[in-house]
Amino acid sequence: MTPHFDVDAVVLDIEGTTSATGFVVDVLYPYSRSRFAALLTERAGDPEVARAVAQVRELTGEADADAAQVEKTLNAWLDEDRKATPLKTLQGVIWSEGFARGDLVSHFYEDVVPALRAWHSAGLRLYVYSSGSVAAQRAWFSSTPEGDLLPLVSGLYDTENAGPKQEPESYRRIASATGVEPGRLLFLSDRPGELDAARAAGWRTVGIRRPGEPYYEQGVGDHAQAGTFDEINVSRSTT
Ligand SMILES: CSCCC(=O)C(=O)COP(=O)(O)O
Ligand SMILES: [Mg+2]
Repeated sequence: MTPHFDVDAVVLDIEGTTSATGFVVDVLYPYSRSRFAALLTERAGDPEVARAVAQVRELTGEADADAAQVEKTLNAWLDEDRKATPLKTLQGVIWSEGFARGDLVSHFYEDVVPALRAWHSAGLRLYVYSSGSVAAQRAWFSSTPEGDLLPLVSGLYDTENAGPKQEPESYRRIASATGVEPGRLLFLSDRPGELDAARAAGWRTVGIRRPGEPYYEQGVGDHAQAGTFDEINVSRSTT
């Protein structure tokens, strides 16, 4: 069990925290990989696609990269699991359509949904901060094996609207957007660099360590830690 946290809101990382990295890598990544070419050629004029392609060209320095070159870059980033914002934007477009079509259903560890419901019922606000785009997060929480969980969530943050997950400034931005005092926000993540950044911004932190997840062996440094959400002792005082 963690120490007790008296906070107003819990902010959730997804991959490795609420949900299995294996599911993301084995199910979602191939789903996006096989659809990048069609997206880049048939929908190049969609504003979201065009903006992401421009970001890929800027990041790679290949100002004239055609659709095939951009696809190659996206696949290389997928191979190295690089959380590049334009990759996440394009994946979000593809995944949200896949969830809407019923091709995809999200994954949550079995301890997560009961805890989210209990925390929400206890008056805690729930937010998401993930490298997955806001569109992907919305689809992820809407299409779960336990139905639509989006009504539990008060706001969604990604690397586009908040910034990189290992920079304290991103957590300051989220605190300001939610209107919650930094010390009343509890961040749950599997990655020590993210936990360090949140703490540097004045947030409370719990590192989630699930056996089999990529960061399990590395540990979470001196952050409080939990193996499941049942072990997180959190509430919101009303006085
Ligand atoms: C629904 S988000 C899909 C997962 C993903 O692509 C991702 O990058 C998640 O990273 P996180 O910051 O949640 O560890
Ligand atoms: Mg994570």
